[in-house]
Amino acid sequence: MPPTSTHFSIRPIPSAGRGVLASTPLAPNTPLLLSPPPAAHVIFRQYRREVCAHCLHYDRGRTLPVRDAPIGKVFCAEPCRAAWREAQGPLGVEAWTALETFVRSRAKSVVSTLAQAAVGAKPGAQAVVATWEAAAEVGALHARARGGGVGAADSGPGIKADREYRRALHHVWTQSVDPDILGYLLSGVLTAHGDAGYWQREVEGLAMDEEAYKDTADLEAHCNAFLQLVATVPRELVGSCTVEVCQTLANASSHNSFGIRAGGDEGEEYMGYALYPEASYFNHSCSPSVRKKRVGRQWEFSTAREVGEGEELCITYLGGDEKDLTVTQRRERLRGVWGFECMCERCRREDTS
Ligand SMILES: C[S@@+](CC[C@H](N)C(=O)[O-])C[C@H]1O[C@@H](n2cnc3c(N)ncnc32)[C@H](O)[C@@H]1O
Repeated sequence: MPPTSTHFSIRPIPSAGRGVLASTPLAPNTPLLLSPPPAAHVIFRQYRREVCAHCLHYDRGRTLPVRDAPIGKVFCAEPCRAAWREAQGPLGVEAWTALETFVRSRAKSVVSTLAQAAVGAKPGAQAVVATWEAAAEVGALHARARGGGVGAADSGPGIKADREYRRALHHVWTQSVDPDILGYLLSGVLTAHGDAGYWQREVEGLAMDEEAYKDTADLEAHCNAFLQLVATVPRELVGSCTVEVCQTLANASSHNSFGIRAGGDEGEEYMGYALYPEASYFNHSCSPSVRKKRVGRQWEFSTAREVGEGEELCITYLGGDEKDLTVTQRRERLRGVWGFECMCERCRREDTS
């Protein structure tokens, strides 16, 4: 459900889905929105010792002082660790511990692919559906076996008799392990499990990308991660670890995720990304009227200049680079990274083709 405010409303925008329109004239620096913490997020494994798992603080590449080895995370201070554990609850802590144990047990097969460039073409919608359908079949075997009282990691005599299941299990244990995809999916599964109403209202209503994977390996890595999660998470979570939840996470993050960067917003280091449903209604403009700033786990949005009633409130997806680029360069960048043709007022004005 889109956020509500006396300052703006969410309305359809020609050629850009929905967008945020000013309900009244707004002075510069008017606070517009403070987003709640993300519905799902990942800090890339290479930054796991440098970024606080709770407040996302980064100290110029220094290793942070509070390490919580069983869950594989670090914190800038003890209160952050305590707040993280409280927010996750016992089930969340158990799930992260199980995931970290799994990743460590497969250390030789770990590959982090989310920040890598694409190799080959994006798989089309049909390939996406077919690959997830195949994963769903194997996932159902896992879920049935685990729901029946036998964990994937502790297969008992009943399971041993099930050849199909053993083949599926073998598949899971022999694929490579992408801790970043696993972590992103687990964070979303925990959100969906913790508050199904929020998930339905806020996450499922976002703009979705049915062709969300950068290449075929990325699609397969997501399906493998889903299967590895079904086999790894505590039994209580298996029912929420579904193809639907994992696909929603992938499809929503393609259009809506915010980069977690060193300097809060426009820093050089790309350390991860996060899904903030409430903050996902701002369209892009190459002449943005809204400034965004990450403060810890939240995003603050405020007007960057005077905005007239009925004017669209837009942020930049180009992190400030739009100032120095031509209309062709800007459109190319947005097409390449975000997959849309920029229809902002500035691009339409400068487009002479
Ligand atoms: C974060 S969402 C913004 C909200 C979205 N319009 C909606 O209906 O939910 C990003 C998506 O909005 C659309 N969009 C944002 N800015 C745009 C622009 N300047 N021109 C065309 N489409 C845009 C693109 O489809 C993009 O992938």
